[in-house]
Amino acid sequence: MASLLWGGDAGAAESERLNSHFSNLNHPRKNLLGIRSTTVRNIDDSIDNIEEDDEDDVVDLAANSLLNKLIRQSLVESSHHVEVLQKDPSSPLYSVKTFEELRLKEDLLKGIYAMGFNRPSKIQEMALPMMLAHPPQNLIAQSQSGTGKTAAFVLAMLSRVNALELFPQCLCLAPTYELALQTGRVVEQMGKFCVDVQVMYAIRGNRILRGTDITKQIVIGTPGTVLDWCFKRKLIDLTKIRVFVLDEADVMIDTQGFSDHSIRIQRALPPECQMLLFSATFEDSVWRFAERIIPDPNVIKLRKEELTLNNIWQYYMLCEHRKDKYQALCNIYGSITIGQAIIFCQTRRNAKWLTVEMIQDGHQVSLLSGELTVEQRASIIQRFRDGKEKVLITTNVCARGIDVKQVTIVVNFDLPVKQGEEPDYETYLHRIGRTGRFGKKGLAFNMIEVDKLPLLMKIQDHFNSSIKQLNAEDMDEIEKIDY
Ligand SMILES: Nc1ncnc2c1ncn2[C@@H]1O[C@H](COP(=O)(O)OP(=O)(O)OP(=O)(O)O)[C@@H](O)[C@H]1O
Repeated sequence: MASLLWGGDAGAAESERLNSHFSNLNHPRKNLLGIRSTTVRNIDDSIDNIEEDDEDDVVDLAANSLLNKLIRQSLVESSHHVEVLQKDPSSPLYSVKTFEELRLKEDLLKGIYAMGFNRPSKIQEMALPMMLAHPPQNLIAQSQSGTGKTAAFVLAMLSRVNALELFPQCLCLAPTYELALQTGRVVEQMGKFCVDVQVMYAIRGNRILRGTDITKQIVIGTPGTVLDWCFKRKLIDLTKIRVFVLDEADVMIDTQGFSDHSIRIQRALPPECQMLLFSATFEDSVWRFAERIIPDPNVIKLRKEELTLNNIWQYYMLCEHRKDKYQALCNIYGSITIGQAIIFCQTRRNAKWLTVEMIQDGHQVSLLSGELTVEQRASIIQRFRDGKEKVLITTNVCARGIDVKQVTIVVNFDLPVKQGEEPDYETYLHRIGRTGRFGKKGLAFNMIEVDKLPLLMKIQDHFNSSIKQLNAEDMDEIEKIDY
């Protein structure tokens, strides 16, 4: 495939990329990426100076989604069966076990193998035959992040494109600039041998002169810019689109205005256009949106693997204040051999304070919190995965999604709570459920102020699992933990 072509000023677009959606996360003054070269004094200053650090870190769906993509190392496997709901239940249901069965163009097949894909993923087994069927069928597909959705629709777009026709034929909407670029990279890789197929980005900063003819066959963009290019600037003729993809629908509906933009675009597509929608989650709101935007859909769902607390030994230590909690943490470190640990704090301020304390005591620690850019977060997680740091201190921003197999210990330096001081059960499960995966045992320690004990008891009851008390000062007792 020809190199990715940017219709306008790629440099400007790239620089805007850095200041785009995630700019709210990107405060160079507060950048703690270089934590090991940052002096403790600097971190201290930032703790003293930043008022908003007392607030909880906000989870940003689009940022999390991008982070997941950046740190993902391979396909996420699932033990669940794919559930299929066909628009025409009387037509036979196909699934494929090999890519050859799909009778793809040779150049495309070469691209797939060059990416190291040997066989279709679970969702692809069912989704690909539907997506490549004649006549084209519409599809709503939901499966956890990392299960092969992007690869599936990229394959569908590349197989339907006519390289000899020089106008947009496939249109893919993504919720952010960065996510659009990620999808573009997959098109570039998979289409490496389809030399005449080109991609264009309808994203902020990619300026195109009025009257320019877009000759690229695949357009990937954010709803606002695509809307502008189609209706105001008349750069794309929607009546010629054959495949319309709405990616990350769950993130899309979370962003104000995007559902309406997407619906306006979809309404202008020709009736024979194939419409595909993908989402990692499927709450009612996503489902309602999906049904509005995809007529007569087939539906494919792959249930998410459930996290459990079965393999995890949970403990709590009663502490009076923050310094006490820290002492309890040191006692754990002094008593048991710890591979890698993740420590969760509720606020950025606490996370920074703890980082400083641990660094001062000679621990190799890194800090992951919400003011970092997604790229910085990905780099910290990668270093942690590589074992360069033994301890990752973080806030709720990374309670989900990070899958570090070697983590055996999770510490709740603060309990996860919702507004109104109710326990946040889901976050507790996501934090603790990260250890003890794949049949391994995990350990979880909760540092609890006396007044928070009722919250912990509620968590215990909710999960019907026992959380044992440990005496924070009794090193012998801690040493007896055999895991
Ligand atoms: N059939 C396959 N064989 C091997 N690896 C695959 C296959 N399909 C996809 N992958 C790889 O698995 C990873 C996840 O795939 P992909 O990005 O398509 O998942 P996704 O469901 O779209 O995730 P997200 O919702 O986060 O976008 C990628 O690294 C991709 O290259």
